[in-house]
Amino acid sequence: MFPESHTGYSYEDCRATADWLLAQTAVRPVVGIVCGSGLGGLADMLKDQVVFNYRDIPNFPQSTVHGHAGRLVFGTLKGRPCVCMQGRFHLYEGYPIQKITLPMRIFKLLGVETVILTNAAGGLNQDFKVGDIMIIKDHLNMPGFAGNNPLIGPNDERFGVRFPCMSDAYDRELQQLAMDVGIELGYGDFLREGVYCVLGGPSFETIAECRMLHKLGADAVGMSTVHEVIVARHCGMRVFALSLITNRAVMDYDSEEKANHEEVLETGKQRAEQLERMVSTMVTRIGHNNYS
Ligand SMILES: O=P(O)(O)O[C@H]1O[C@H](CO)[C@@H](O)[C@H]1O
Ligand SMILES: Nc1nc2[nH]cnc2c(=O)[nH]1
Repeated sequence: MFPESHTGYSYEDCRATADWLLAQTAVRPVVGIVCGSGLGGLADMLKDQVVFNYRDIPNFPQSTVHGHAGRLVFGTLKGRPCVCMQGRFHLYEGYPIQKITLPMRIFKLLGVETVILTNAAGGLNQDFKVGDIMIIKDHLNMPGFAGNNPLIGPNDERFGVRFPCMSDAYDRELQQLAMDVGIELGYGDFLREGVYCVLGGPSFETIAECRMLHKLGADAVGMSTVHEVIVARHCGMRVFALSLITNRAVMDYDSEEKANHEEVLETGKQRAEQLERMVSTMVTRIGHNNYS
């Protein structure tokens, strides 16, 4: 039932993990949240928490990155039942891509309808500043171009179709909701929208790579989110994602700037409160008015 898999997990394996969790909490989450690097404070917003360490959850990988606590937190956000990943998994940690994205299928089987993903990213768009919040409207899946897509392998129709559409990956109503909420909260000056590009990492980009990605249409670059989005959309959940621009990608050979994880975590700390307010307000409004 809980195999040592290094590739994918079957529908039954995912069901077993979801049932294991459901047996230990009365919370029936409708919203799932994924915290990016340094953004784990989002989980602290949940009330009446039931917390599981990843190491105790059957089939779950372990978090290995500083700034990713490795806890699955159930609770309510202004009355709405939610589940929150305090720490996500990345390709560069050495996990197969199907393992990185396993939590999305668990979310689905827990009853989650909407997934909100956050990440820390480097700003390629020259108008972006450190501390900007970018609503993701689309993505470039570089590992996917090289044949590393989480849906590779046999397709189980109980999750979704063989060839899922990705032109509507990022829900347009939720993007509008985020924009409305951000403006209302007074965040207009640092609210952006754009295209997120995922790379494998863990090395940060060279100057030539940043220039190329910018030319290709990317506004921000990171090492996560896209794989989760593909699996979440495959199994029919609505997706909203945002990037916190934690550093500016180095585009110029005269620049002395150097990307580093400490700066990423530090920017996360500085914007944590605003991000939490934006996400929690969004959660209370999902399912109301036009945002059904
Ligand atoms: O995407 P999240 O998990 O926020 O983390 C981002 O920050 C780390 C680099 O500092 C990388 O893991 C990158 O993907
Ligand atoms: N690849 C990549 N990931 C990041 N995560 C946070 N900042 C960056 C960055 O500049 N590049």
